[in-house]
Amino acid sequence: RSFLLKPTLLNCTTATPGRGGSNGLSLLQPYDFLYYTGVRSYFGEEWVKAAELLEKAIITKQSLLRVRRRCHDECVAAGRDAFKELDSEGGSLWDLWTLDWVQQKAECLRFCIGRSVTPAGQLPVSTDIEYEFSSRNPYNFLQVTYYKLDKLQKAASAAHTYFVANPSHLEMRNNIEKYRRMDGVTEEAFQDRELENEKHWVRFEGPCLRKGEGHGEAAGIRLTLPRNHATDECRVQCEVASQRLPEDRGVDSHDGVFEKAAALSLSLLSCRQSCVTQVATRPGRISSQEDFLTTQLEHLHIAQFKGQGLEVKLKITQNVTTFLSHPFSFVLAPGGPVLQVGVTITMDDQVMNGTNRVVLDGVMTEKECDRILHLATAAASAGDGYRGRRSPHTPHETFEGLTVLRAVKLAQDGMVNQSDARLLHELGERVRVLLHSYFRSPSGLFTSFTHLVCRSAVAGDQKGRLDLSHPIHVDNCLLEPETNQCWREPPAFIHRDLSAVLYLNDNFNGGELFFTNRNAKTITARVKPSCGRLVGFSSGPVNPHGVTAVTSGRRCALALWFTKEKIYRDMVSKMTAHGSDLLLGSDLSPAVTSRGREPERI
Ligand SMILES: O=C(O)CCC(=O)C(=O)O
Ligand SMILES: [Fe+2]
Repeated sequence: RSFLLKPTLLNCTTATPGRGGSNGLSLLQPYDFLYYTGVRSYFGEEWVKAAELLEKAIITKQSLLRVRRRCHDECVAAGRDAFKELDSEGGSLWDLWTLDWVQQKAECLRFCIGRSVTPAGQLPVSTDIEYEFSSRNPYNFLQVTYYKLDKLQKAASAAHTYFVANPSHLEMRNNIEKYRRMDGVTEEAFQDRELENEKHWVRFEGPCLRKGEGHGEAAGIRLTLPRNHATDECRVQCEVASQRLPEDRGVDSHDGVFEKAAALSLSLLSCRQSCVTQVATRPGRISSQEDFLTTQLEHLHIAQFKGQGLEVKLKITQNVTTFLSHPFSFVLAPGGPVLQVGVTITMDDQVMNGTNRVVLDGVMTEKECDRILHLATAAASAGDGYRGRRSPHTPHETFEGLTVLRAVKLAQDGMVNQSDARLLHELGERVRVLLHSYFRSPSGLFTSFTHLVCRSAVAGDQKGRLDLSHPIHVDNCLLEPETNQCWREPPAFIHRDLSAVLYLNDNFNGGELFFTNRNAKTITARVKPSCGRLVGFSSGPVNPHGVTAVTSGRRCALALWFTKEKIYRDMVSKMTAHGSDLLLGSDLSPAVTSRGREPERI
């Protein structure tokens, strides 16, 4: 039977040509690349170019979302006729016709998107870039850029837009106050440039009635259509955006087509589900959990009322379940064995007046600390500055961050030592094993994120500092000290279960880690960093913590977060867990063996 080979493009002839058609000049470029080059120009102090590229990156990202939406709508019907062929009796044909439908739809989307977006622009962007945009960091760069160009109105507007999503950013708050006092800056500047994308919040404030539809009794009940629209939009993006292939998601390579299809559809489902919480979270704010649930239940009620059937009911139940499926309880039983020679327990729950806290010493040798410190320096100087920015928390410190993945990439490019990049990863494993054993964590423990972070005091300007290097926070929820609540929702990293910080040096002033009570006021324990000292603690609301100001020198530490949920483990763990060791080079790789593996620690 040849139906699988049927040319599928024919199904797309109803689709209208995309903006720009096939004219290569106006195809959308990859917005991550535009952003990256914009940031390079920024650090090269080429302000005109930086402004142009950063603005273009923002517009391109928005256009890409629009193209995807349009193509989704145009291709909704593609391949539908394959369904007519489904033979419910002879089940064996079902798979093939479904495949035909999937294939036709995919072809339609590919064709449609290809008319407006360059091939590179269609590739998925990294989570780093996603994070940059979701935290509105492009506006952070634009603010400075426009200031340098003396375009104060635009600078103020960028500052305001950034601040909406980063309300605790002290530096931006100060800037905005300065802009307000400047000549040539009018009130119009202080409008959120991303408002269009957050409309569901604005419209949410007022009641929204749907008239002449369904039962008259439904009128008067607050229907949250805008928010549903936003969720729908988010889900469409999940479907049309390039999903990572199942292999990338850690499915064993010997899995067959059905396992791969299942993994892909799971990844799609989890993306779609994440839309519920994403849409329910104001940019940089704490949304109302109760309000969210009420709304969902209200919907269930209305849907039932209108007899829309089981499907809607299931969908809503699914949403509510997702929302509640991150319970705080990650039951730990501290006091388990610490099996690494040379490692000692320095502080436990009792000494630290808290729950699920530990300080271990001797986790790294002096030499290892030096190597990682060197790696941080090399990465910062090899870096394009992309990561180097003022501390997100205080104007009195600068902040450099390096992820394992980026360290590996830099090593592959010969910018840093490959064995040092590998050590970074190995340290993560060492910490994971130690803490898994000490906390007797009942489930598996997976590395979710590893971040080498250095905070440096800005020269001068340190007298009488009252601010913190890292404000008091909880790692996996948004702390609201006034109410003693901790909201387990984005932008907090809700899947983090266990936190760890491995310190590398002590030649700086300040920079002490401290824990507080749940009220985020009373300090209950302090930890002074030093090489090889590891602090581990559960990431939830029993452990609010912060870092005191670093008033001189540079404080470097390896921050690690672990999760009990396998699907949230990081890319590097996924790659290495399957023996492919793609990122860190396999043991057979000459590049690694020629230099030799590090000797085992004794
Ligand atoms: O560096 C430290 O001591 C703590 C950092 C921290 O709490 C964090 O990054 O979440
Ligand atoms: Fe933290």
